[in-house]
Amino acid sequence: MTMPDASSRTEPFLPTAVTRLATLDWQHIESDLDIRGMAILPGLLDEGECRLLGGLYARRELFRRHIEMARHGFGHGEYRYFAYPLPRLVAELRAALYARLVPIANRWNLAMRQERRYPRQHVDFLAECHAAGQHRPTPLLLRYHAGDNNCLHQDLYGDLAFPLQAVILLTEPGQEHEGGEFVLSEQRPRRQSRVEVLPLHRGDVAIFASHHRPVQGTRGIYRVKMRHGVSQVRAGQRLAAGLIFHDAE
Ligand SMILES: O=C(O)CCC(=O)C(=O)O
Ligand SMILES: [Fe+2]
Repeated sequence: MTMPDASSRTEPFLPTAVTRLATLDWQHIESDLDIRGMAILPGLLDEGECRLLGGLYARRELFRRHIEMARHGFGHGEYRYFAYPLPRLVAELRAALYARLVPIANRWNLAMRQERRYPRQHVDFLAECHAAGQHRPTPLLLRYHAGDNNCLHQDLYGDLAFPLQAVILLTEPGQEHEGGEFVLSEQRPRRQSRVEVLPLHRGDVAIFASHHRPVQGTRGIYRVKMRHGVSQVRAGQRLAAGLIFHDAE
């Protein structure tokens, strides 16, 4: 008997999450990203897909690295970076989301007077990352228990960075965990920081600015610095999957 590998176990659920992307109102998502630097895709994954993806955490062979956040001063909790080849659900969602977001990323870079333009297909962007010495996969699963939190941060792993990233909440607030809200902070030049708490449910995907984003001011476009994190989990276990589009050095 042969054991099913990660890809065959995730495959039955694959068409649903990726196909659902095509049914979303991308004009609305784009305007949320432009105005607020974030957008929520409600219920992109169903409960079974969330359990399946969260269940991969126990399979050490799927990961290249395990991080205890407290050891690095990142907060409390743990996460694991997937190894290549990624489970198929993760790989296909990463590529499909990238293809939707790339026009926004290129428009943002133009507005911020950043020279870099991103290719249409994720595979070509990964080739650019790899040629620049950023070879290691960055998609990850995060696990938090009561008392854990994730300090405000950015996920930059080299010179090449995509300006948007995604996180999928895999457990239901109020049922599987209490607290543990996903937060975004926005640091405007010479102003105080603004924060936003994202009211996510299990299966929701949040897309957010990973580094800087352009903001229309009265005297033109300026650049704000974004950070994200997770407030303290008060009870239960919170699981999330992060989809970062650039690879790491
Ligand atoms: O656990 C979360 O919701 C945040 C995860 C995170 O920092 C990331 O995906 O980059
Ligand atoms: Fe992060």
